[in-house]
Amino acid sequence: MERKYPSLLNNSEVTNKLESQSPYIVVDNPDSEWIPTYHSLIERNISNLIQSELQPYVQQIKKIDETESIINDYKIGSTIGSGQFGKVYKGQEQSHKKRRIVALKRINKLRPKYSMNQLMRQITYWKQFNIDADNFDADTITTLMNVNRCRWEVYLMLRVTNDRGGNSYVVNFLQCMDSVNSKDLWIVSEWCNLGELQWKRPTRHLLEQWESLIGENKTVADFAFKVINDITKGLKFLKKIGCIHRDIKPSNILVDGKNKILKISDFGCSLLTPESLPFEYDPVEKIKDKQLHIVRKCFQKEMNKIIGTPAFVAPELCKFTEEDFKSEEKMDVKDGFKLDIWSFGVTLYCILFNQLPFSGDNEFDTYHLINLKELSNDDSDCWITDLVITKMLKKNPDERIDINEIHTIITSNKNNKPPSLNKLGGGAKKSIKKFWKKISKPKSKEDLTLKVTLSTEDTELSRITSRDSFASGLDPSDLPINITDFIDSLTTTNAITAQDEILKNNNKQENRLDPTQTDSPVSSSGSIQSFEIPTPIKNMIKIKASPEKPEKRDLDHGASNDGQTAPRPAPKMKSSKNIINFKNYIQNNEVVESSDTIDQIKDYLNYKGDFT
Ligand SMILES: Nc1ncnc2c1ncn2[C@@H]1O[C@H](COP(=O)(O)OP(=O)(O)OP(=O)(O)O)[C@@H](O)[C@H]1O
Repeated sequence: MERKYPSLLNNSEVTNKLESQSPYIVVDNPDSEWIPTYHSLIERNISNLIQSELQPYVQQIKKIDETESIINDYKIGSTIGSGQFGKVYKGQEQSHKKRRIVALKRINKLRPKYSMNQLMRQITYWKQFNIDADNFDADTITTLMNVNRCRWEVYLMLRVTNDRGGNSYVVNFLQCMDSVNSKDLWIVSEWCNLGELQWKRPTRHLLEQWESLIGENKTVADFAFKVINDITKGLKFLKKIGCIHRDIKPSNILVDGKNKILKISDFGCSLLTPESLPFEYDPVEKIKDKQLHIVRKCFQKEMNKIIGTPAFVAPELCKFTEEDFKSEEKMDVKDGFKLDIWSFGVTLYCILFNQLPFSGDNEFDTYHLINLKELSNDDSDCWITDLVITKMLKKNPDERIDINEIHTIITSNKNNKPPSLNKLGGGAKKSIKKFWKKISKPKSKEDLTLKVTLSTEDTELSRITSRDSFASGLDPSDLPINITDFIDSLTTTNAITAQDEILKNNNKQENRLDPTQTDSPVSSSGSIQSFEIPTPIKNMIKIKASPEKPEKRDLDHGASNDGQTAPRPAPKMKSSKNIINFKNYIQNNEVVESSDTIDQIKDYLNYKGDFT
């Protein structure tokens, strides 16, 4: 008998049983120990609403022709990228009058795998709602959990595409293809022909991708101006619709060379504010207040989690000092949109300075740097550099500039010109010159503060995902650690990276599909095992330091005076899994004046990981 899988529009009877029948939001269950989480509140209250909103955009998979590389109306072309959960292909819409090119993201419902402990906890959670999951096999539970996660991502893509007329500076969603007898689901979105935003410059010259957007004979500051202009518009829109992205970084910014704009993509970690969620509150004021209180509490807890990519995580998320633990309130992220401003600031810094501003040996070092390292702006009189360093990368989120203020600055008459043309332009050029001189000098002692090693792309590439918060009511400290994460960290040098593929594809004819370039489909053998690692270290391991693009590493420090790349072996990023004694680790680090003890770190992990 053909196997049935949950689908975006049909999560079997589980979703139906979970969703309450009350017209108003159900925030607690007096008969159980269950404490709602942000995602379980959504699952309990608006799962059916989300499914009905998605319905017009989900096409049943009717036609698959593997030899012709066809799915429904799309001819599948080359791979244009690969994410954590699947590959992204170029596709051509056959019935479209212009045979438009789209991006097709293929997601295997069986990925990621979960540990047995995770699966058992999910069953226990379901039992509270009289869902008899004892007979479910591991694959059934895994696919239910994974489809749930995908549904949220697709719903967010739909919201950012349609809400309040949509916006050109976010990647627009077109449709999904899915059915109960398919182990894969497909997300179709507009194609950004120049791929993800590149920022590493092996030579002093502007990258080809940048020149395709702003033309030749321009400066780095000119390109930074383009990025700040476009992404500010995207982030301003996201704020308007109540969407906090939580994973802004160069690889989540796609480049549309046809329309010459940059767009925000990847909403897998994103959240909607309580006000933007379509919950119905009880009209009785007292009950409504209680409901609102719990929704806000769940939202707050979710926002406090370290989600994103270590090198781009804002300081308010990774505090370690005793002071910080004194009050829970102090640890609360008050304004989630400021998290995105920080990550956007790090992204702009990468573009301006060709290096990550905060990059340590491992995540702990990186977090220490994010909290303690002060960036100096002495050398520059470029207003963008100033904006990034003194306003966007302000450690205190209350003092950090917000997106509307950035928008005002860049649209004001004075600054709405590329930096090389306005009166600060000369300064910008001078500062870039100084910058090149500076980075070609040997590393100063100061650079070694907090044992910072050469920055690597690893830190940027490793990402902390929120996927597991979708496992209803599950404790994120018990998240599955997929063995592939570790395989990644032992990475093979001959692995073809997504970046290489993108670069390769960028050179191909944009609208010519070549089915022979299609990669073999993601294996669905399900042979990958999860394994258990003792907590609390596990939480830190989860933020995996996987050098996905080893051969491109260290390019930022490979540029010499004459602008030639000086290849040298890239330093391997240490994994925090080897750090067993945090106290020793931190105390042996001469430069760090830290009173952190392992207990404090445990407290920290308990708090951030929602152990309570
Ligand atoms: N619409 C698109 N146009 C062009 N390239 C795309 C598009 N969507 C995705 N890609 C490419 O595929 C890569 C992976 O896609 P995506 O970010 O959606 O996957 P992901 O699983 O969310 O990745 P990760 O979580 O690892 O960041 C992108 O970094 C980009 O290079």
